[in-house]
Amino acid sequence: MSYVMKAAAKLPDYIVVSPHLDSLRRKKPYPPAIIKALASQVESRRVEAVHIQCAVDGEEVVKPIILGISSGRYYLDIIAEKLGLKDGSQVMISGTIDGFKCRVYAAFPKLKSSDNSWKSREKRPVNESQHLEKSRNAKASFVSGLDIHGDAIVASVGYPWRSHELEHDDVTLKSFYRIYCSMSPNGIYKFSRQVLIAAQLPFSYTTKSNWRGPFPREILSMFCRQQHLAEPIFTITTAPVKPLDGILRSYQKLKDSEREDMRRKKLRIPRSGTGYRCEVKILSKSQDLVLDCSPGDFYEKENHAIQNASLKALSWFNKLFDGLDADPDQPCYSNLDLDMLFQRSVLIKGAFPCSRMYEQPRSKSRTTGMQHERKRVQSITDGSLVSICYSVSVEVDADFSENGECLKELIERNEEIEFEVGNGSMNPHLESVVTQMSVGQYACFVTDSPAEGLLLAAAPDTARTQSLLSEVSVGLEYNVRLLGVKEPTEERMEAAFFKPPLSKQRIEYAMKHIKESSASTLVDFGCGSGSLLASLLDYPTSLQSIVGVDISQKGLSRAAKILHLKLNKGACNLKSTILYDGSILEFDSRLHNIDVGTCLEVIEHMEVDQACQFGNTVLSLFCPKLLIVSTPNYEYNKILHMPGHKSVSQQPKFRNHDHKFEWTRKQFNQWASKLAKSHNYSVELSAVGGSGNVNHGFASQIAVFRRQEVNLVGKFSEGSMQPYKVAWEWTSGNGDKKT
Ligand SMILES: C[S@@+](CC[C@H](N)C(=O)[O-])C[C@H]1O[C@@H](n2cnc3c(N)ncnc32)[C@H](O)[C@@H]1O
Ligand SMILES: [Mg+2]
Repeated sequence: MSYVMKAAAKLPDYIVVSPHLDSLRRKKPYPPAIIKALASQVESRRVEAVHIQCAVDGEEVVKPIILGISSGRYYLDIIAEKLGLKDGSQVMISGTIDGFKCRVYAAFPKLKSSDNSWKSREKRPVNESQHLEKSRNAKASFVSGLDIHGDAIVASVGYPWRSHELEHDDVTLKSFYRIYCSMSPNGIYKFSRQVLIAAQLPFSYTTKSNWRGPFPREILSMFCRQQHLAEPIFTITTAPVKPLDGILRSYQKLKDSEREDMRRKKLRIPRSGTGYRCEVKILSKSQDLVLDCSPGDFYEKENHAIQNASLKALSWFNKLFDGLDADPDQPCYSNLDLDMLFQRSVLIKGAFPCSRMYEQPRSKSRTTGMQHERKRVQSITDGSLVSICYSVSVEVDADFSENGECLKELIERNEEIEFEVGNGSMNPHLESVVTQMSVGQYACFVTDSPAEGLLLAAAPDTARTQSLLSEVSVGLEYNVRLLGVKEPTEERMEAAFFKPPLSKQRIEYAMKHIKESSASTLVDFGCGSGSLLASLLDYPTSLQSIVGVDISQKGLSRAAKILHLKLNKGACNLKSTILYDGSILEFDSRLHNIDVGTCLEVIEHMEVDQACQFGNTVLSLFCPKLLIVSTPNYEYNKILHMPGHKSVSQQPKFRNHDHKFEWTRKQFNQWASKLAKSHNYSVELSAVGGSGNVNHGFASQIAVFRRQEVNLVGKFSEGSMQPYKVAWEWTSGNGDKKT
């Protein structure tokens, strides 16, 4: 302002500076022709706008207001009159609210004419700044980004650039609240999903496939644009290849329960040392640092690191000025967790006028088919995807309504919507109720009178909803049905719980035995996508020929792809690699008398009798010198599914919906011992994954069979039984061929 005033003082022929130094005026009035031209264009109209009245010691009152625009009257004078100001020259006009056509109109803050008046608020006399604070219009300041004191009007009316035509649009109460609510990261997320009451910005990014709505990185960009900040800057660092051994070891020493606790908080092991880390910096347009967020966690994928860092930055901004959904019992992060640096000097916009959205569920909550208690017994695992059908209504209790009837108004409903459990993407009340339900169950519960803003933004009928909200005892009634649950995949669980991932631990275990055996031929029974075969190419071994067998076309083609890449890249001793399409329940004489057979996590995908059949076939017909078989240990599941080992239906939970069975250590032991005995093999039982606590053992159990007799060769003539089809083949010197 001081520069403007100085500049104005240099143009005495055009501009008059008032003696109080608080306004500027044109010296010569506008020519009548201009005034006439402008006035004659205006058609009389009633324009809807919103009046934000500043209440002393309280929240502002937001009311609809009509601006009677007509010829002969300058529209700003009409707004000035509504604001109780002398004329349009006293009205301060905000820029257009980002993404919407409207502006905020309010009085210029009254300033003293002393020299200090143009300087920052801190320098003003204390009593004056206190006075200003009292009359501060938090809602208007929030949406406009200006420091507004006293009443304000939000309207969409004015002359577009270089146009003589007055344009206007209605700003309803609902549209005002939609603007108001969409200005925080949480709001951006809610509006992008079109789910205002039931959804909220998650506090962690787990997998891409479970994420619903725009990705955190996109939301962060949207938010920065909305707040007139520069685009976020991401810096990726990769960790040293060596894992932080000490940390890993101490982690392994933790009790399973403690580890589960850690997992629940983060869904991954903190700072394990390999992978990607991402730092995000937010700068203002003038390059001042606003936020430096550098979470310490490492992620296996670069994208995960970026999305998680974005999410942390968003959560921080949310905490700063979104009171909408703040649930005092469920804090998302402490500043310590967030590892970030914040420059208070460049604080963006005013603090959000806090209003808590989610109140505690009322004690008289009604549930059908279930008891709602404070202590929750969660039966649905974190990381599951639940799909629900719900409705939310504002309800006035019959005892309190004027005519003794229960009054209700629908706010939001959804026939089917999916959420991930445990990452904060669902309204906490819905989540806590839904995760205690079983599929098909229905529940109804009531929470205390909620904050108005979000409800009015969501409600189809704003006027009626507002009138109900003004009643003495209003509650929010939720009706919800659980339509379905998708458990987290076995693969994800294995990666989340174990470092290195369980699948890798199994492969490493097999590799050790393969190397020790000095084998030259190997068959991987049920090779799937070829993870074991591909790992064999990473190290020099004595192997000459490796074979994979599977019935899954998808698995085989993935395996072919990865083997093709690796074989054509590096030197290895191998002479041939073949993938067969076939069932391992059938014998193929080409694979008779091999050195090593592996069968990792396959038998549980068959019926128990087939698993026994496979055992007999492999040891009596294929006759490998060494056979390694792994399968899940059922007893370990209680560690993996901490919240509810059994589902509500009391069906035992398996790690994967495709598993036909999962054995306890005793069952596996019996199967392996009996099998070994009847085919003259020795067997050694082993395991990987976890700490091996006596109560539940390790996550994966492994049996290593060794052939005792040697006299087998020549039992089957070539070509006698060859049911397998070659799916893909590679021979040294000739490259690969597909069939
Ligand atoms: C969980 S995957 C394990 C894949 C691989 N062994 C690994 O550890 O990554 C189980 C595999 O067994 C295969 N499978 C199941 N029954 C089979 C059968 N009768 N014959 C061959 N493969 C079978 C499936 O197609 C699937 O690829
Ligand atoms: Mg399996």
